[in-house]
Parts: sequence; C-alpha cells; structure tokens
Amino acid sequence: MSIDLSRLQPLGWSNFFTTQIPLEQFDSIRPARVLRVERGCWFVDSGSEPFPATLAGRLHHLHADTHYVTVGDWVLLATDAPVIVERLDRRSLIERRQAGGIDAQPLAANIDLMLIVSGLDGEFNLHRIERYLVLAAQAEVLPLVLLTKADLADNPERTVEQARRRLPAGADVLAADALRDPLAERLSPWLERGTSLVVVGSSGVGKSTVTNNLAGQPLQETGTTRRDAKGRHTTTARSLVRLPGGACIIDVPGIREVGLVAEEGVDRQFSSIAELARGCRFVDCTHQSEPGCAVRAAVERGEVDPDAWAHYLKLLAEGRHNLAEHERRRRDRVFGKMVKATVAAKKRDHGR
Ligand SMILES: Nc1nc2c(ncn2[C@@H]2O[C@H](COP(=O)(O)OP(=O)(O)OP(=O)(O)O)[C@@H](O)[C@H]2O)c(=O)[nH]1
Ligand SMILES: [Zn+2]
Repeated sequence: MSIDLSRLQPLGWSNFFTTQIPLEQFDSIRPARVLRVERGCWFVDSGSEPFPATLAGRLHHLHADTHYVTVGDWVLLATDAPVIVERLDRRSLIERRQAGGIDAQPLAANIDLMLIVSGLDGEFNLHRIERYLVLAAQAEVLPLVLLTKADLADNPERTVEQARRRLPAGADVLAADALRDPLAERLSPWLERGTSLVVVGSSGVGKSTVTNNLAGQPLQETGTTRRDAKGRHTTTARSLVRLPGGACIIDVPGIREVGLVAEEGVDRQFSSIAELARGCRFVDCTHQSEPGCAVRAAVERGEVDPDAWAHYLKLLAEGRHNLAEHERRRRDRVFGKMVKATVAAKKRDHGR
C-alpha cells in the first residue's frame, strides 16, 4: 500500500500532511479523512468508498478527554484492519464552548473557509455573525458571510454594507436566494479543488439549503437528518461531503450557543480596536472609565463604531472568563487523577 495523492488531494490532502509522514513509512501507511463521527464509529474516506472505522485502544482515553478525532481530521489506519492508529497534526481546528458546559468542543478540523450563513429575514443579527467571525479568527480560517433569503428582504444591499464594515481584511459578504441562485457559480472563487469549508449558522438560516444548492442535489444522508417537533427536517450530525466542483463541505447543525473559548480570536477579529488598546495608559485598561484610555478617545472622536466597541468588550470578557474557568477545571481534573492514583497506590502498599 502507498499514498495515492491523486485520490487524497480532492479530499483536502496537502503537503502539510505529507511532511508528517516519515519517509520509510510512505509505502505502508493508509491515510483517510474523517467524514462523520457517530457513537464509537468513525466514517472515513481514503479516496474511494467511505467506510466505518474504530479507534485503536491507546487513543480511547485521549478521545474521551478531548474529542481527539473529529470530523475533518486526517488519520492513519492500520494496514490490516479499519482501525485508526494515529491522528495527524491539524492545519486548523474550529471549536466553541460546549453548550451548557465549559469545555471546548471541536466542530471541524483542517478547514480553509468558514461559510457563515445568516438569513436576511427577521432573524438578521450582526452580533451573532460577529461571534462566528471570532471563531474563524481564533482558528485562523478565512470567513465568508453568506446572507440567505435575499428574496425576502427589502434592501439586502444595505445589510450587506452594514456587515461588510465589521469584517476583517480579506473577508467578504454575499447576499443570495439560497433556493434559486446558482451558488456553485457565485462561490466558485472560494471553492477550489481540495478546499474544505464548514457551513455554520443558527438553525433555520438555510445551511442545508446552501449545502444542497452547492452539491446540486439533496444530500440527505441517512442518520444525519431527523424531523423535529414541527415535522421539519433538521440536520443533527456534522458530516463531510464532496462537492462536484472538488471542494469538501461540512454542514454543522444549527448552533444555539456560540460560546467562545479563548480571547486571541476576539483581538484578531477586532484588530483595529486591539491595536488602539496598545496606546492606553494602563496595560490592564478595561476601556471603561480609566484615564488615558486610547480606545474610548477614538470612540469619542467617532473613529470607532460604539456598537463594535461594546461588543468587543463583551466578547473579550466572555473569552477571558471561559478560558480561566476551563483552565481551573483542567487543573482540578489533573489534581483529581493524582489523588486517585495516590490512594490506589496506598491501597496496593497496604495489601502487600
Ligand atoms: N425564500 C427563501 N427561503 C430559504 C432560503 N434559504 C433557506 N430557505 C428556507 O428556510 C428553511 C430553513 O432552511 P434549512 O436549509 O433547512 O436551514 P438550516 O440552517 O439547515 O437549519 P438546521 O438544519 O435546523 O440547522 C427552509 O424552509 C428553506 O427552504 C432563501 O434564500 N430564500
Ligand atoms: Zn483603554
């Protein structure tokens, strides 16, 4: 067995992964990409037909602690069985705070583009888009905002402009009717062969519609959709699917909570405010009432959008709080394990 690049590249394989494989192993390894994770089962693709695989025993505890192997990961399989023996280093990882919890939950690995979907109907919410922009900035993934339901909006261009002002350099916003517009054509500059994109957004904004539109057919894979109480189909599992144009797409089910797990992404998303903050008199300035605050001065001069500033403060506080809480929990867990190990060792000694 050897690496067949022509089969792997359409799945997103690149030099980044090739360089992780020792030369002498080149002829014996079986790389595959994780398409979907179900309880105890990883659906993988090594370039032909997807198939289910299990996780090697020694990776189980890692996985239980950190979701070690997630959708979009590249893994190495045993040569003689569909067993994942290794996970390759990730090029990027999109994660959020677990709903109702504090730990980071990975949403997708090895992603190039985050397609942030939001509807131009009554649900339009710039702050929500901004949260996703922070997730993208945290993972260092390029964002693209797609505003669906343009057919239901009075003045989509005005909203596009409003969103554009909050985007980082290099990112863009498009408005579309996801049911009827030729999205593969409109998004083609972003969808090169081998590109991996993740589609995120609240429930009902049109993520599945966008995905089906790009695929040119309904992708109703069994096990990934269910009917909710109102009889609508909603996506319930993340899964990676290949698009006809050669890109790979992961549709993430509607997320109710987009909790942040770190603060770097906030500073990256609001880089001009973060830059100003370096000019504050106090290094730990909270930009609220301290004298010599450069950010507040810029807001007063009308150079910074007060709404962006307020949202920056809120997200920064949340990112910091969650990070601190996460660290505390992690330390408690490590301490707990140490105590257990010590007690067990004592019992063994007494039993002798
Ligand atoms: N008129 C119009 N309707 C749309 C558009 N995009 C999506 N819809 C409709 O909005 C509803 C929700 O779309 P979905 O694609 O299921 O939304 P989703 O984001 O995948 O929702 P979850 O699976 O719950 O996360 C469906 O009835 C779509 O037909 C659009 O651009 N215009
Ligand atoms: Zn300040």
